[in-house]
Amino acid sequence: DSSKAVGDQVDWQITGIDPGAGIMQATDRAIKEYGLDKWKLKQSSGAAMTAQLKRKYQQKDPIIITGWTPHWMFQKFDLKFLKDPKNVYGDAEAIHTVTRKGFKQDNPGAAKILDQFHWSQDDMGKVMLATADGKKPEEAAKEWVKKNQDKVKEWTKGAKKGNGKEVKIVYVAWDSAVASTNVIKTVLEDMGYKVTLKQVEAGPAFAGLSDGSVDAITCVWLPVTHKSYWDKYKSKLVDLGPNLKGGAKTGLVVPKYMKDVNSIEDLKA
Ligand SMILES: C[SH](C)CC(=O)O
Repeated sequence: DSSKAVGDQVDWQITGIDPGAGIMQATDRAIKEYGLDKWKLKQSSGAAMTAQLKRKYQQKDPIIITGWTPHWMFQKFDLKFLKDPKNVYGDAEAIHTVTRKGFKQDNPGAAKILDQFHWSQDDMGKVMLATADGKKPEEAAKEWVKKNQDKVKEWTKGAKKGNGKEVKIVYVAWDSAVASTNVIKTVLEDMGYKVTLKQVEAGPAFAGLSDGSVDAITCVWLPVTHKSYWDKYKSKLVDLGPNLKGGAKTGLVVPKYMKDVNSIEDLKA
């Protein structure tokens, strides 16, 4: 019943993802800065949030999620970002590749490939969509790598073969991170490196890089989303720069059929 306040329609709940995600910290800030006192941010996971979105969307029911591009949900559902006049979520973000200090010295070949890794929203979207449609992430990655050897050759140009040298890559279960992590794993393995993946929450991912227990990550969102983690650990980290630039954005997202909700300010009770 769209005549009721949007808060009543969604039981004053924003459907979030894993508690350590930067988008969750940003949403806590938004709730404070926009005075959304009645609102609660529900913690879950990337997968649980998209499952809830699908359920609600199929019924054309209202839902407000913590959302971001690149993400396959924008291909599957007709969604819009709520305007953020206080710019709590920041402007365009970039997704960076980061390694632990010393990795370049220990493993120059793998570090060069990670440094040269860069791709577009469209590239990542193809891998994410294949995974969302049921393909295993490693299969979706292998298929993309096979079809895009021209790009992969740019990433591996001038890099030494691995000869079994190990690379430990950490990631968080965000669809965009799963895509980039599995693609770079495939490329490193094709170059003879032994790659182990470790899936953790955002906090432990940065902690693991800073204490040297893992080597690299391809899903650091800067300058806003992961600023708190970057500021805390940057003395032990090396930023290899963006692997995806342009179009990365976070915020509150709703289905376009919620016509009367267009700004975060519209959520105020
Ligand atoms: C892929 S999500 C925007 C990352 C995060 O919120 O920490």
